[in-house]
Amino acid sequence: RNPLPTPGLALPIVGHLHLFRIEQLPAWRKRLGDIYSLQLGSFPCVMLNGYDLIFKVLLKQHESLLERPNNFLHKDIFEHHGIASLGGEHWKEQRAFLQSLLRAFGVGRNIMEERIEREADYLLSTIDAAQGEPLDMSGLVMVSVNNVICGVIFNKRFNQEDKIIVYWLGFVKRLFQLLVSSAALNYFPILKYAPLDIFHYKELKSISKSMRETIWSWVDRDNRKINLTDEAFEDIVQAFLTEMERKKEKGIVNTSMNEANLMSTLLSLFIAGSETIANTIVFAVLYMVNFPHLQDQLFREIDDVIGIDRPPSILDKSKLKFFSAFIMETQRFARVVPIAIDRQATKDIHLDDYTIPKGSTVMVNLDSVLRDESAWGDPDIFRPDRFLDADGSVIVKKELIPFGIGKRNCLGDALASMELFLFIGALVQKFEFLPEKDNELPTLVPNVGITRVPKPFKVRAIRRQK
Ligand code: HEM
Repeated sequence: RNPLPTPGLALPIVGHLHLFRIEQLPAWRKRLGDIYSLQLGSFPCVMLNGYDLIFKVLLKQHESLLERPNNFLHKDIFEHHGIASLGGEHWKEQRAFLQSLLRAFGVGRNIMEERIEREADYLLSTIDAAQGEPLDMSGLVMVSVNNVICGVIFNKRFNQEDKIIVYWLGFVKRLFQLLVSSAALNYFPILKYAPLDIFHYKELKSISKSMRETIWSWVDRDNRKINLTDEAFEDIVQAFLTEMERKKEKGIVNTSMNEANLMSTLLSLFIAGSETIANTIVFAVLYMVNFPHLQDQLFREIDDVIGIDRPPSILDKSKLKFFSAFIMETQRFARVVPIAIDRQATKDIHLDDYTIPKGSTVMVNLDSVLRDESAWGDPDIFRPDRFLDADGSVIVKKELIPFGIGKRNCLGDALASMELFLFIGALVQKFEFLPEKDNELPTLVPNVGITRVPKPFKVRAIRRQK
């Protein structure tokens, strides 16, 4: 087999870190092909691009890619615990438990849908209160999606002006900023000892500690009554604590169902499941403002199928074809998570021409699929109708992988899809979104970090009349 190509000379200590930029990755793929290796500080990494290769590696070599690298995020923020950081059998246990629980929340009496609809309704009233004056929606949307995740986890919600939620979202925002600006901590663990905390190690640790303390106060362990015979649950904490007690009762010790994993799992759900959704909803508004003919078409379809008197329900989805295509295109075009969460190869992985060496950090470039010319033809044009056939039916394209692919893909994909459908549907139905000033459109170019975030912009939300 051949040695993996590299993007250039690896410098002592930093390796290729001085060359590494997200914007640089399409050019590297063109020059080096779908797979290449990189030395990022002390971490040997392999980057995977393109649907075929990503599919082949993640699906066929899943068992060799269950672990996370021992970097700052997993070691210091998640403390090697919880759904996003565990590997092996303990990850499988957490994943199966959470997956079946989330599924149960969405069947029968769909408590997930009820919660999202309630939150969407609150969101509409706060937007309405601005009476068409220019408004930056990102903060309001963030509170709403945070409430959905709080509901799923603790069966709790907060008002927009609640001090605790303002304080909490301040932590989340700062954490995301620092995870980008201090990304070097992932590759050079020694930097945590840098003088004057210039890499913000202590600040990050202190934010993570405060987030853990806040989460623990919301868990409210002492006031939770556990009944081992309960089978139906309204929130994750209750189900998790009950399962912990059951395992204890049965004397099972080799289990991930313990407090350390509960805490880190909840932290991961907040980190993975709020910013991502909020950014996608705000991108949808940005695209509606930029492409008013599409916004009209969305409203006309919703008006025809549902009218404006009752909110959209998940049962309407199959009839709202253009709207479904719009959401797909929003996720493709926005590419909110450019690179999936890094894995670590626990064995040599042999491919036709190359080997991914055991111990490498494997990086999965989702951007390379969502923007692949060979899959989409014109990937840089926002065009929802690429997901519709000549009869107007929705086309499912295998390359639409905003949630990753394989058994360790996004845990919250179904919840996320429901949130996007219900929140964006409610917004389209009730308001027409206009730019802050006529003829001055907000930029489509986002800020790029761990996630893509729309640059701040304001809209006028004009209530649609009956
Ligand atoms: C539009 C919204 C979202 C997007 C684009 C998104 C995207 C992703 C991606 C790309 C991954 C990495 C997959 C991989 O490595 O192959 C991921 C992982 C994950 N996501 Fe999401 N996500 C979203 C919403 C959510 C929500 C709402 C939740 C919470 C329920 C969530 C929870 C998670 C968790 C826990 C993981 C780690 C899974 C594991 O390690 O097994 N995500 N997500």
